[in-house]
Amino acid sequence: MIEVAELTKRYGSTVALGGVGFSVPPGSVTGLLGPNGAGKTTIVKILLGLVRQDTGRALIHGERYRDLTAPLRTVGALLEAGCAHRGRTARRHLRWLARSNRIPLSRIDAVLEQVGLPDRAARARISAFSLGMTQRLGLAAALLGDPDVLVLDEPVNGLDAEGIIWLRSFLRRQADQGRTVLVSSHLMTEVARTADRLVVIGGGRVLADLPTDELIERYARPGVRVTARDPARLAAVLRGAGWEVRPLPDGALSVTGATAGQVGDLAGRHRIVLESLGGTSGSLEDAYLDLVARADNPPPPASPPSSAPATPRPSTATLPPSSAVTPRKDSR
Ligand SMILES: Nc1ncnc2c1ncn2[C@@H]1O[C@H](COP(=O)(O)OP(=O)(O)OP(=O)(O)O)[C@@H](O)[C@H]1O
Repeated sequence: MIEVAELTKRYGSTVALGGVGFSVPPGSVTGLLGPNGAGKTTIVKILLGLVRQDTGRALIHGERYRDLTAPLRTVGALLEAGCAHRGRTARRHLRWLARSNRIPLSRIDAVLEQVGLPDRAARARISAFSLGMTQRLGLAAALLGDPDVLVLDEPVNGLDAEGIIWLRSFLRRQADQGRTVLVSSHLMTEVARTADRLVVIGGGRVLADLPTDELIERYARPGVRVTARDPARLAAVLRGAGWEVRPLPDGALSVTGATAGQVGDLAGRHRIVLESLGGTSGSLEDAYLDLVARADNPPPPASPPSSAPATPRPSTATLPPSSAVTPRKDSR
């Protein structure tokens, strides 16, 4: 069991954590999700006693990491890849870890097998390892003490497609065996494939803490994906009509809560040429982007972020009287 409560941390004038709290129960995978700089690594490092918080608690089985009598047997941690001495072989690295933590050497073969590192690779120097193999070695080291808590910071980084699929079933297995698993990531779609629960953080605050399915249902809203010859003008017209518009990386616009007919009608009246237009069901990525966008425009303190559905931005613009488009009042 992991418990984090009222955690704050400043680095100079940067507020890395502004009062974060969540818990991770045994037998489940919890995804700690947030964009770069959201505070994920800071939380993980505080949990592992590598960084000291300003205020608040970060406990593993009710204790601070530094008070655990057998840390490696209690918590397996993966921080950034490449923590091991690059001149050693994987096997020597694991032997050194086992010896210094009084873990039976027989565990080495067990963990190498668990993470799928073949004996040939285990006898090679770590400097020759790909990033994916280094990640597997990091996981082997985390499992060495057979801990019942796993804290993994961005374990997907550096893994190829096969490695990612392997990691998903690996994490699932760990949770099914009763372990408490916390996995940080900035990749919503990836972590949501495995995690039972998602804690989304942004700007050092918890934006949502919900079972994965519930988070999608609550925050992913259907809308329209549209491309136009003049997307900037279309975006301005749609926003003027009260819709929430977000430019997508491929140049398309995402219009939350609208129907394709409404967008087409409005574009036609403004003589804006559309290149494609279609409805979208609410996606996980939308839910994530919506939550993170809310971190930049925080709601008033009275509305708790984890329980309130996204509120549409009120429009100050008025529509021409002939318009058939109704500015969205609510998404549901
Ligand atoms: N040692 C440090 N000194 C100064 N600022 C720091 C330090 N470590 C983190 N920060 C700042 O604290 C904030 C949170 O950083 P953190 O690394 O925890 O975020 P993150 O969610 O893990 O992002 P990333 O995936 O990019 O590491 C960021 O603004 C970061 O620049």
